[in-house]
Amino acid sequence: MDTDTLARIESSETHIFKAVFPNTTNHYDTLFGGTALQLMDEASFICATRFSRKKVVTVSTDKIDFTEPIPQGTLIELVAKVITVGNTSCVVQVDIFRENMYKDGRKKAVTGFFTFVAIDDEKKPVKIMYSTP
Ligand SMILES: CC(=O)SCCNC(=O)CCNC(=O)[C@H](O)C(C)(C)COP(=O)(O)OP(=O)(O)OC[C@H]1O[C@@H](n2cnc3c(N)ncnc32)[C@H](O)[C@@H]1OP(=O)(O)O
Repeated sequence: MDTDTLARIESSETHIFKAVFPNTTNHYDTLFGGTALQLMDEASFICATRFSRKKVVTVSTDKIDFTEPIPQGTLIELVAKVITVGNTSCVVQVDIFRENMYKDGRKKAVTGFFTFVAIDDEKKPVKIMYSTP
């Protein structure tokens, strides 16, 4: 990858923090999977938009691994970063880290991959790389 692309990847890395309150949990008192997916979709969309500064749509979601439960009353951080850049598309990796509110340290709990395509006003694919208007 060229230095311009690497710089855009670095500057578009997106971080979102949330508190896991009862309205987001399931009957096991852990973060509901559907809520996690919605948050990941939003974080990856913001990341792809900041990377390209173009209209983007989700064309595909890849394997999503839920490796640790996220209990109610914890904090989570979503980290979204572009990992692959194509002609009109890019792949964004999103990790969710969980943190105890009252102890230092954190653990990765969920990882997923989302592919976005940049589109024009006619909804046709266009180059994903930002170009000065
Ligand atoms: C943010 C949101 O909420 S978006 C809402 C949900 N998403 C949508 O509604 C999108 C609906 N889909 C579409 O409109 C169309 O499929 C489009 C515009 C995304 C793509 O149109 P197509 O004519 O299929 O595009 P085309 O075949 O030229 O592929 C475009 C790029 O997408 C990639 N692509 C297409 N399908 C897939 C797929 N299933 N998985 C991964 N990449 C894919 C191609 O490899 C290509 O990448 P590249 O240019 O970097 O090599």
